[in-house]
Amino acid sequence: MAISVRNLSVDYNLSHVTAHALRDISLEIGKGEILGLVGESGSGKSTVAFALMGLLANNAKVTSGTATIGGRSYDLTRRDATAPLRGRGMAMIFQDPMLSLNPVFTVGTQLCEVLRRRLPGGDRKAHVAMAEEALAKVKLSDPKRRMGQYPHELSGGMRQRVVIAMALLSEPVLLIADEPTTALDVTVEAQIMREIVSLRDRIGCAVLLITHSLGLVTEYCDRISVLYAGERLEHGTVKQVQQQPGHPYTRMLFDCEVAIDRQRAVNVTENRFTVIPGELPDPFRRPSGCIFNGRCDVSFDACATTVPDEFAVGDAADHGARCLLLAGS
Ligand SMILES: Nc1ncnc2c1ncn2[C@@H]1O[C@H](COP(=O)(O)OP(=O)(O)OP(=O)(O)O)[C@@H](O)[C@H]1O
Repeated sequence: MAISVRNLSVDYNLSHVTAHALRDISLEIGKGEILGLVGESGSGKSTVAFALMGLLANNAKVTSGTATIGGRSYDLTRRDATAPLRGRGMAMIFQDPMLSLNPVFTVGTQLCEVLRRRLPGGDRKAHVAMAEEALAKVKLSDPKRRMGQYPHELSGGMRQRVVIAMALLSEPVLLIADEPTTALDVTVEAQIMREIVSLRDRIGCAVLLITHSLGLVTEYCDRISVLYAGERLEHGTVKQVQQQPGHPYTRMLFDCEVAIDRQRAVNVTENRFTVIPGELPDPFRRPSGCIFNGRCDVSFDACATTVPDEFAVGDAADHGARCLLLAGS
């Protein structure tokens, strides 16, 4: 595995209470694989990304967790454990490209800075040529002119391409893309996703794609991990999880996606989208038993009292879900 994360737990401390945002999350991503991390808003997806990058808010505390990245182990409870990897071993694409770009420097300066850090002592002219080539690879028109432009002179899709070019030049072992297309329209979304896939193909990095969209996951990802209220409820290959969801939550998420697609197909414009009834549990107090118990359509008495272990789904060793219905199956 290029990347593995073990038992990641994160709390956010507020004045009198503690929100448990992640509990014992584990993830694995093979070299050249794209893992889709899905879950409702507030399930903890971005917290996973920020914990890995060492970019958590000041009121956050990693209470447990280790990551193995490119063969080295990092203790994530130490705040700056992965800092040496930022921009080299790890790169991140945010929903808002301006979080990665500096408004006061030209595109060219920012791309060359990535190369200066990765290849210190390199020749400036060679760096400029490599930066232009990277812009061409991510299909930004007129790379020479773009090099002299400032981020505000580019559209949202073009800025995201510049960020992907920066990631390409930093040759990361792990690329984290947190909702990279949410702010873009559907045509640009497909183009940006293709550039991320092509970056993966070029440098063979592992990709963690954080998204609300199961459509993106089924189209572009190899594996999927399903988060709910800070717990991983299911993981497997996209095919395994789509064909045989082991957790009722995953099944209900896929049912919603199908219903939404159907409504789009018949042009339903008003907000009648199918959603899973109920809400995420209170992050300050974990309910007893299965975390999904309150919203599950097939729960039974034991679900209210027993926290399920992870069980294998079917015969596949790499497909697991935390549901009591799988116990003894
Ligand atoms: N700085 C913070 N202080 C307190 N609570 C926080 C903080 N940041 C996040 N949280 C809480 O942690 C939980 C997980 O948030 P996170 O942003 O990781 O979820 P998410 O799945 O990425 O959501 P979204 O899809 O909306 O971005 C939520 O309950 C959120 O309110």
